[in-house]
Parts: sequence; C-alpha cells; structure tokens
Amino acid sequence: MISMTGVYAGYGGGDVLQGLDLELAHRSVTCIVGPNGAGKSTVLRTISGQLAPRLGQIRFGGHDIAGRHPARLIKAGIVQVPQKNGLFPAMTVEENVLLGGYLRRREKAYLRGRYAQLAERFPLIAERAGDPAGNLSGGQRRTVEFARALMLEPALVLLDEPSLGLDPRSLGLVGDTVNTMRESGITVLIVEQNVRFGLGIADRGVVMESGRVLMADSAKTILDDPEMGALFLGGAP
Ligand SMILES: Nc1ncnc2c1ncn2[C@@H]1O[C@H](COP(=O)(O)OP(=O)(O)OP(=O)(O)O)[C@@H](O)[C@H]1O
Repeated sequence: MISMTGVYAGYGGGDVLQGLDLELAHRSVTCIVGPNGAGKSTVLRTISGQLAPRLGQIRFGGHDIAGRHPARLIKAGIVQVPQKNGLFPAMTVEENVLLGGYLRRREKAYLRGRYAQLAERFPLIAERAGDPAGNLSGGQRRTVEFARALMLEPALVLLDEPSLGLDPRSLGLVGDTVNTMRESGITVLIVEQNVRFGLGIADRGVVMESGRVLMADSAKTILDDPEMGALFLGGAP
C-alpha cells in the first residue's frame, strides 16, 4: 500500500536515512523499533511530507509521493499523529476533533456526519464533547488526537510514540484504538520506544539501525528473537 525504496533523507548535516527500503501491506499494523537516533521518526516525517527525501522513491496509490506537500498528502489519505501535546487545551474536545477536518472545512454536512460517526465509535468524544481538552487525562487526550486524525478517513495513519507519558491503563486505550483502526481497514505505522508494547499491538515489526532496515518480519518473530532482545529490547526476555 506504501513502499519506500532507496530513500536517503536528513536535516542538512548528512543523511539520517541511508537507502531505506520499507513496504507496508494494506490494512496492516507495523511497528518500527530500534535504538535512539536510528531514524525511526525521520521515516514518519518523510512519509508525511514534513521532510523531503534527497533521493529515492515513496510510492502510494500508484504515485511517487516523495517530497509532496503535507496538505496534499493529508488529502491523499496520509495523516500523522504528532508525538505529544497535539491538542489545543483551551478548545473543547469537539472543536479539537473537528480541526482534523480543516482541509475540507467548507463541507459542513460531511464534517458533521463524520464527527457523529467518530463520537459513536469513541464514547469518550460524545461524553466529553463540551469540555476543554486540557481537562482530560493523558490517555483520554491521546484518544482525542486519534479521533482527530480520523476525521478525513485516512488510508494510512502514522503514530509517533503513542505510548509516551501514558500509564498502563491508558496504554490499553491506545491498543484498543489501534485495533479499531485496523478493523476499519486503515493501515497503521507506529514508531515506539516501548518495544514490547509497540510490537504487542502490531502485526509486523521492523528493526532499524543507522538509517536502514535491519530486519522486517512478523512482530512476534522479532519480539521472540533473542538477538533482537539483546540488541534493542534491553536484554533477552
Ligand atoms: N529536526 C532535526 N534537525 C536536525 N537533526 C535532527 C532533527 N530531527 C532529528 N535529527 C537527527 O536525526 C537523527 C535521527 O533522528 P530520529 O528522531 O529519526 O531518530 P529516532 O530513531 O526516532 O530516535 P529517537 O527514538 O531518539 O527519537 C538523530 O541523530 C537526530 O539528532
């Protein structure tokens, strides 16, 4: 559904991604793991258009989308949920969710209908619609961020460290939401420091090191690989 081939990208001081190849199957949930600085978040930024690759191809929906403007990519169905604090705390939950539809803001009936669907799918949205987003717990805020990302019915959702700062109960909420996305036919790409959690909710795992893919397999195979355990998971299980 999306494939990256020979992608080189960086921030001016040399390439962080060094000929990265990555393929995501339609409707799969994939988690990228790897040591700090491996380039995991850079992969997400390159797909969502925040960073244009210097070389290489990113194919999505039959086109090479490398270097396209983020707004065009959102319209094409690719949305990234930022790492943290992506909500406007003084605005209500409803207003925050509706912001996810900004690019189609003139289509009021579509946005109302879409919001109603999301409020049904995520009871929290309906229950706390009028509350300032700043009053929610960390896990609840994450749910609102996810709902906002789904406003324009994306095909591919990119999640950067969804577990960051969450307690164990909220992690369950994140896992449930990823399952909801999978059931709606959305392809999900996650970057996680919490390797056990990330691979636990994913079908596929990708191990990155120094801007390249070291291993791509089922999430379970990677979790169970003793070498991976020693290298990246903080010791063998
Ligand atoms: N905006 C930026 N400007 C300059 N360098 C950056 C920027 N963002 C990241 N880098 C550098 O690119 C390299 C890869 O960063 P990236 O965030 O992709 O790694 P990561 O694998 O996600 O690691 P981490 O888990 O530590 O975030 C790092 O050396 C980092 O310092």
